[in-house]
Parts: sequence; C-alpha cells; structure tokens
Amino acid sequence: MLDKLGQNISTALNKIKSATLVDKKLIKEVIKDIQKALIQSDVNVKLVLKMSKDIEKKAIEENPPKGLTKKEHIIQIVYNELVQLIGNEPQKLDLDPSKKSIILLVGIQGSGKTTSSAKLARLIQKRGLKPALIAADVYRPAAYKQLQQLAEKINVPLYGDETRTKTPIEIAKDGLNKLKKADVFIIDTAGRHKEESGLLTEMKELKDELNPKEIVLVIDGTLGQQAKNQAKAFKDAVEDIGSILVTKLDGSAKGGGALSAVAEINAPIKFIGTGEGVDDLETFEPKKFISRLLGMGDLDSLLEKTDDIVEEANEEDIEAILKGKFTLVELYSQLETISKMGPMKQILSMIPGMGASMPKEAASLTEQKLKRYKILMDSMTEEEKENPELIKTSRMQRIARGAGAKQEEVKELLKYYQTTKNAFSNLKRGKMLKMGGQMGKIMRQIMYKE
Ligand SMILES: Nc1nc2c(ncn2[C@@H]2O[C@H](COP(=O)(O)OP(=O)(O)OP(=O)(O)O)[C@@H](O)[C@H]2O)c(=O)[nH]1
Repeated sequence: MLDKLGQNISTALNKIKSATLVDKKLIKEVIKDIQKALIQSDVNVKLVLKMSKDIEKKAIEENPPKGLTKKEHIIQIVYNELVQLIGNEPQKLDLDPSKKSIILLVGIQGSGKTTSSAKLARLIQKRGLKPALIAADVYRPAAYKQLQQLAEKINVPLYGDETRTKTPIEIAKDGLNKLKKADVFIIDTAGRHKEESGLLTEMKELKDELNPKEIVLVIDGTLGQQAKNQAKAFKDAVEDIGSILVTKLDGSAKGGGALSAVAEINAPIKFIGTGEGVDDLETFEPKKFISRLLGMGDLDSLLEKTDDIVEEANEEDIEAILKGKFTLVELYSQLETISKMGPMKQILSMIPGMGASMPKEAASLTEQKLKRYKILMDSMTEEEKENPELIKTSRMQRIARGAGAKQEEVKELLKYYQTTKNAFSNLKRGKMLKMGGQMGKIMRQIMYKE
C-alpha cells in the first residue's frame, strides 16, 4: 500500500538520519525530496507547498523537545505534518442507535461500491445494529445479483428490483418501507449512466429525496489524479459528502490520489478496503497509515516513553522467554512493563507487523483489564502461575472466588496468556531485526537478548 510514496519519503528522511550535520541546506534538500515524492503521487501541489513551508519553518526555528535529538525532531515534524494532511484523528461513522439512518454510497463504476456496501453492512452488524441493503443501481444488470449474493453471505436483508422497471428513488423508498426492522439502510447506487451528467443528477435527486445521514464517496485507491476530479464532480453534485471510503489498498496502489481527493473536497477518509472479502474493511487511522507508509511504525514518537523502560527490562524474564519458557509469571511482569507505556492497542499499532500478528482481544486490552488480571494472578498459587496448563475448571472456580471475580474472567486471562504466548512464538526473528528504534531494541532484548 502506497509503497512508492512511502519509500520515497523514507529515503528522504534517511538523508537526515545518516547526516553528520543537520543544517538549513540539508533540511531544504530533504523537503524538496518530500515535495517531489508527494507531487509524483498526485497530492495537490498547493497543499504540498503549504505543507513543506510549515515543515521548513518548524524544522529550522523550533528547538527539539526534551529527550529528542535534532534529527528525531525533524522526522517527527514531517510525520506530524503528513498525519495532519490526511486528518489527524480517526473519524467515526456516527450512527445514533435510537434513530433510523440512511447511508448513500456514491462513486464511479468499478470503484468497488457494491462490494463496499456489503462490507459496510457487515461492519455495522458487528457494531450490534441492524443494517439493510438497498440495490439502487438500475444501470448495471449484474449489480443486483452481486449485492444479493453478498447480502446472503452476511445475512443482511436486501431490497432491490431485479426487473429494473422502477427508478432508483422508487426502489429506495420501497426498500425503506419494506425493511422496517432495520435501523441502518445502506443504498448502493449506480456508477455509470448514458452520460456523466445524468449520473450526477441522479445522485442529487436521491440525496434530496432521502436526506441521508451520510453520503460516502467510494474511491478506487489505485487511481491517481483522477480521484481528485471524481471527488470534485460528486461534491459539486451532492454538496455534502460526509466521508470517503478508499478501496483496493491491499494491492500496490499508490493511494496518493485518495489523499488529493481528501484535500479537494475536505471530507475525511473513514474507511479503507483491503481485499475482496466482506470483512476486508478497516477503519482509517491516519497515524497508523502514515507510520506504515513510512515503514517505521510510530517508533520514534515512542522514544520518550520507552527510554526508561529499556532500563527496567527484567533480565530473568528475558532469560526465561529466551529458553522458550513463557508462564504467567513472565506474562505478569510483561503486563507491568506494558501498563507503564500506555494503552496496549496503541503500543501494538506502533510496532510494524505486530498489530496484525496479535489477536484482536489481546490488542484491545485496557489498563483496567490489566489490573483485573493482576488481581486474578495474585489469587493463584506459584504452581499455577508456573504451569497455567494445570488450571482446570475446579481450580478456576477457586481462583475466581479468591479474587472476587467471575470464572469467565479466569478463562479469559488464560486465553489471553495462550494467545500472547502464541504471538511471541510466531514472531519471526527476521521481523524483529527489521524493527527500528528503541522499540525494536526492547523487543530484541526480550526475544533474543541482543
Ligand atoms: N483487491 C480489492 N478489490 C476490491 C476491493 N473493493 C472492491 N474490489 C473489487 O473491485 C471490483 C469492482 O467492485 P464492485 O463492487 O463491483 O464495483 P462497483 O463500484 O459497485 O461498480 P458499479 O456497480 O458498476 O458502480 C470487484 O471485482 C471487487 O471485488 C478492495 O478493497 N480490494
């Protein structure tokens, strides 16, 4: 994803990393490289110029904050500006569960709208709401069947008109009437017409008639500058595009075009499509996106937090894990270290490759949960901590009672232990070696005692 753009920017930043002297001349040179990389990836020129001015000003005038070297500070400035460029914080699709909402998906034919409608329905279903799909594309004959198959797969009700005798507005209205049990209606619209103006007029009419909660513009991530033009055309027609869904970012797409689209219509990317399956939709996280784009994780921004912790990495634990021993005792000590570093999920997303290899339930551990786990472990015997495999139902009951907890919590902790253990043993040495920064150092210390 975005590999070329990321590589080019990383190469530019490496000039800073490897320089013996960081002066104005070098800063300007590196900014020029970054400018070139962004413009080559079709990011809006005006935007690039503004951004590079900001980087230059900060890099030259600002003093590095405590704990960061000049080089690290510049890298952080570039990183922050890139994140800013695409929206800083992740934006949620806001749905009020007490109201019925309509989501209208618009976009050019082939952008991935139909597939994305089903993916979005799946995501909404996972949030515990009741989605329904409406097939309002009456131009592409196969669109209805395609959506029908997807809807069946995810068990979401669908309304459409296979005979294609109704207008899209009629279909949408009938769908809203027929699928009364649903609380979120996702409407898949046409992506082509006899002529483009017809398509855009149809989208405007749909919007005026249905008053959707959100219009989602679906953009093919493999597009270049065209993405910007498409975004503008739809924005001019329907006026309020609430968000962008960028598809096909699982391939080798540059995606720079999508960044231009964001800038052009001032709407945030909320989702990215990362495959053809119904579950291949991710919430867009600007920080993570840029970290991966640059291939360095959030590692540098972790510097301050991790500095102290390296000192505290427990020699005995490292030794134990090295020997393949990973009991609840080591887990306990790890939890203590991790809880000093902040939310687990954030930490994991900062380690390239780690986010994906960690099971979801482990990644979303909250600090509160960590505290509960510690209490449970305190009510275990040494033998149980050393050999968690020995803990069967009767022991679980006793541990739960001792900790004033439910038996399910003990089960959950044991599952967490098992998944963490598996994740550690799955992490390949190669991946560890590639990790940069202090985090890589810690991980290598823990895993390989380097
Ligand atoms: N690899 C990959 N393929 C995708 C993704 N999203 C959609 N596709 C594929 O892109 C192709 C076009 O997707 P559709 O959903 O049919 O496109 P559409 O925008 O609905 O097309 P119209 O209905 O004509 O407007 C299909 O082969 C999809 O499987 C994605 O995130 N990754």
